[in-house]
Amino acid sequence: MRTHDCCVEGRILSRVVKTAETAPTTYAWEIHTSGLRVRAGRRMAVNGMDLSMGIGVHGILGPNGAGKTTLIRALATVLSPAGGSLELMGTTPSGRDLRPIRREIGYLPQQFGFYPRFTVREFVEYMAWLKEMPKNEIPGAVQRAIDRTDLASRADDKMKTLSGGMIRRAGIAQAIVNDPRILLLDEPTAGLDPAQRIQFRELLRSLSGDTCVVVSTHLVEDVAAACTDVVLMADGKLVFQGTPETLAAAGGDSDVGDSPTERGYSALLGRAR
Ligand SMILES: Nc1ncnc2c1ncn2[C@@H]1O[C@H](COP(=O)(O)OP(=O)(O)OP(=O)(O)O)[C@@H](O)[C@H]1O
Repeated sequence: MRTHDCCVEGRILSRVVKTAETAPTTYAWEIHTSGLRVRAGRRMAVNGMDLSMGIGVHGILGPNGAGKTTLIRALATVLSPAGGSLELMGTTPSGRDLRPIRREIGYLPQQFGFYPRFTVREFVEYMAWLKEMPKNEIPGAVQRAIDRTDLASRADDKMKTLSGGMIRRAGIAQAIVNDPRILLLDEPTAGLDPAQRIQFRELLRSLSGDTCVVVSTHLVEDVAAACTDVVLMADGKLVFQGTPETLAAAGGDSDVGDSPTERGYSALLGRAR
């Protein structure tokens, strides 16, 4: 175990590097799916996805109902696949004991529960404890997660006194507290003000060197600003995977959108329909 510093726009961010992180990996991709099918209710909301995602920030885009949340829930091992294959860090998550895989995952669901009387620190500590982090590492890890999400001044306030955007940030803090190898964020910027969204993009960039981050969003501009890879979905299927630059280059003047990335998004979706 050692401490690793990285510098983001002049700020030094420290985090504990686990021994497992410096060991050579035996798998090619943090996330690999082949023909993945996942049900949401009666619907096959993910219907044959082939995906490979490694270290970096992967932005999942797609219209309402495309299957983004369902895909992320399957990656978080909350939903079991109905077909195809799913490998996380080279392992197929199956059987009764999913804890070893879940310890390496951070997950911010679209809606998450918390005890309103817990302080921010207690909430993040509780989540660290649920993730079975070693007891002596928890206080430091909680403080780092709170600092990285800019909640230090509210750390000892009760969750019920926070604004919606601050609750979202507390949700991001609990997702990163265990320095996950795979970080899954479903609509993390919903409710954040513009300054907080910019800070969130900085956080994504600081994670992009050693974490496989999957972010579902409706904000095409977040993807252009902070993602190294874009996954575009429609009707449960993969429409496009590539860099934000390739996405932007797919659009033309006649496509709908206020920016090259938005026009690329509309063009690729239009072609898929
Ligand atoms: N519990 C459920 N029961 C039935 N259908 C569901 C359920 N959850 C999702 N669906 C359906 O599955 C499809 C995919 O939903 P999902 O929430 O994964 O899409 P999404 O891309 O995240 O959408 P949004 O952008 O609106 O959040 C939709 O047609 C949705 O109506």
